[in-house]
Amino acid sequence: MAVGVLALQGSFNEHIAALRRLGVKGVEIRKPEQLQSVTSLIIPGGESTTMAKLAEYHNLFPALREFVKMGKPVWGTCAGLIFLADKATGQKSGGQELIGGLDCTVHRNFFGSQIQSFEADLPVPQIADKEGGPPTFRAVFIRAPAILEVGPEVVVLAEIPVSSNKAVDPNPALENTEGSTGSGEKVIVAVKQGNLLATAFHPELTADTRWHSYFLKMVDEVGEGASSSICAVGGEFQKSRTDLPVYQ
Ligand SMILES: NC(=O)CC[C@H](N)C(=O)O
Repeated sequence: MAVGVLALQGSFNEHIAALRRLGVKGVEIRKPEQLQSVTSLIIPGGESTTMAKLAEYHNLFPALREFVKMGKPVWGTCAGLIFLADKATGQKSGGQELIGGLDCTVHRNFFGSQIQSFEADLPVPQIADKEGGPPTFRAVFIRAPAILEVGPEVVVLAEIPVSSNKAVDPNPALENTEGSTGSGEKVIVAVKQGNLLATAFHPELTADTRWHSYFLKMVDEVGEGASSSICAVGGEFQKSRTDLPVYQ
């Protein structure tokens, strides 16, 4: 079984390429009926208001909400995180529709405008435990949201320090490893709640595939894993490495 990638707008090609690097087929989803052919879904980053308008135009919201309600694994990255949140602040006037299901409140542009985009070495202890590799992940934040509040079922997978004026420490792993002084304030940037995974940053833009393989393990745990497609496209994946728009 392949992994669906919502392909209305944003970085869906990059997610499909990242899945391919793991030997898994990503299927573009644009219409409600296409959701029936997949058992898991990635909602990419992009611009959530635009994505919501397109989802509305294609009448996707009821099918997406049903998909989440059925407990199928869904991973939202950046705008995808906003889509999955039960509540969003900092929306454009008139608001925007959300899928919901993830018991949290997000701020849509917590870190500021496009030019305040940044990269950071994010401590990811649970991911490193499960996937191996270094204890940090090079995370790309593009006009990124952050999670302000989470409900009791939500497991926090990554947090990032912010100063009082919200300037972000670009290298949080290097400073104050224990008992951080400074402002001491942190915001949540990656969470898991049951079969929902959400990251405020863009793992599809880096060569490190640990978040993708973490999600694929969630898919496998639910039952109909993506592992069968690993065999199906494994050969092709080796050949197409050069098409990756990744940051190293
Ligand atoms: N890189 C992103 O997906 C940015 C999301 C953006 N903040 C929004 O509101 O949609």
